Amino acid sequence: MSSKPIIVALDYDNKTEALQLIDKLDPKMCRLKVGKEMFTLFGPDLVKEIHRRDFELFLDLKFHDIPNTVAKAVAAAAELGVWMTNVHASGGLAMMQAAQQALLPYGDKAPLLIAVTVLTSMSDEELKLLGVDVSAAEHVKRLAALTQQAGLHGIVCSAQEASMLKAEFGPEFKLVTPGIRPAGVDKGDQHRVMTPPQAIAAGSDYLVIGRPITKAADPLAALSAIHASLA
Ligand SMILES: O=C(O)c1cc(=O)[nH]c(=O)n1[C@@H]1O[C@H](COP(=O)(O)O)[C@@H](O)[C@H]1O
Repeated sequence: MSSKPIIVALDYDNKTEALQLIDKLDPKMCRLKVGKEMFTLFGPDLVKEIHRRDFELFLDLKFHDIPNTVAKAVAAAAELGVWMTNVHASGGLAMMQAAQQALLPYGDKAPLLIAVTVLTSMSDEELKLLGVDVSAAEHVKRLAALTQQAGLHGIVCSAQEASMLKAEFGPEFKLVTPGIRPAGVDKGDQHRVMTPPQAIAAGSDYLVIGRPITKAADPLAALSAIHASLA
């Protein structure tokens, strides 16, 4: 487990509301994640405002395109000084290698580069509709092997696969796990979920947690409770 494993997913269409939430959180307790909705609405200015508040940022844009385009996109993320960014592993080995090489000039200032395997909203049935005839866990393992071969730092996966993946790919290969739900909290659209302590026990390095914190009546209390449950 990282010494600061919680990443709060900010999925807002209103910048003022998002900044109000951020101002209630403590950068010593968590990092933040900005994804497609907020980056499309508010762009690099939002990233700068978050950095000004001393939070490290995971820029979750899940790039998936031809290698040249993804390499340039990942370098653009590095220019913004983000802590972590990601691509889809299903973009393939050449795409991931190009992305990884694009970060070499940034040395130890480069963001961690992570590949999304099978989204936590996907069930085995849904994978079948895409022509994937193995289980989600098997498909994750395949994509994780490609990701490691490409030299990336780790993957996004469900915590349900974490123990199998740690055993297979080793302790240095980072596991970033969304689909986290404290006991008794609504699953929403997530299918493959675990509680925060279960996810850490299974080998997750970072927990991506959105609505259980952002929609809580008291977000700092929700964050603090999760933080305390991991101590
Ligand atoms: O890459 C991600 O962060 C991600 C991958 C995945 O497989 N599943 C997944 O839910 N996510 C993100 O994790 C966050 C989960 O938010 P909550 O479901 O509200 O906790 C969202 O911002 C999703 O975009």
